[in-house]
Amino acid sequence: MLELNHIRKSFDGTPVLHDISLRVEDGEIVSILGPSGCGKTTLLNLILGLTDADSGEIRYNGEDLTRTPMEKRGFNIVFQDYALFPNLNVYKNITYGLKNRAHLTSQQEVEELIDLLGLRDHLSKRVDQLSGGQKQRVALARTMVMKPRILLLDEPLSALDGVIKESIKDRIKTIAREYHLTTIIVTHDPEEALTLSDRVLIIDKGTISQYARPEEIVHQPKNDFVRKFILNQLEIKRDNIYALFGRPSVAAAV
Ligand SMILES: Nc1ncnc2c1ncn2[C@@H]1O[C@H](COP(=O)(O)OP(=O)(O)OP(=O)(O)O)[C@@H](O)[C@H]1O
Repeated sequence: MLELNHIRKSFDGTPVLHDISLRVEDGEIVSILGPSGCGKTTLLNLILGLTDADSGEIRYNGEDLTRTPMEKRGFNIVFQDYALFPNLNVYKNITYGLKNRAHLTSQQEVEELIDLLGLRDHLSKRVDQLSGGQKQRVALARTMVMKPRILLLDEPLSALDGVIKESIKDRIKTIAREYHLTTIIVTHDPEEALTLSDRVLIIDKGTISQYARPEEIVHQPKNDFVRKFILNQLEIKRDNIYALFGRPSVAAAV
């Protein structure tokens, strides 16, 4: 279990995160959701170890990691821009991290990941020959071969469109389930968060507005911010579709 206790963070004297406490169970998918500038990336970086908290505590399975450097935490992140190596082919990108740490993952496990992420036909391609969705899958595979104890994803779907987005969503869910891997995802899209996660952490100006299962957020929004920012956005999307195509008839909906 990952535990954050009373985390506070300021930049240049301006508080960005105020007293954040939460628990993430092993194998859970948790989305961090909120508007631009609310502190999502800062929170992700704190968990990763890229940024230090001003105060508070981060624990994983009881071990205090608050002052543990990033490389010793065993967490791993897929950045928004994928950060792949343009001069290496797909296979070399995936296995790059194993160069000096081959013991981490067997050849068979690498092959399983390649198949799980549907990359078998692309292994000899250069990164610039790939679509956005393919790049995202390579970035996921490359991170997974390092056997992270927690997988962190920064806006993994924001650069992808419709069908590809759904397929990457499914792959993320499959990976989390198959590997029983705790997965923490930053997003600003309520639909993404509600459909992808076991629990959603809604942040408003550096504080937790609600941390709950998607159904609870939809049926029992805790406050006006959740109602207005999160649920309103979904209603606007739905109403835009209805305005364009009309409401589905009751018969069609059944
Ligand atoms: N290194 C930094 N130095 C100074 N201020 C920072 C730094 N990193 C973030 N901030 C500020 O902290 C606040 C939260 O930033 P953060 O990137 O965590 O927000 P976010 O919710 O991820 O936003 P977005 O969705 O736009 O990426 C912002 O006001 C930002 O300007």
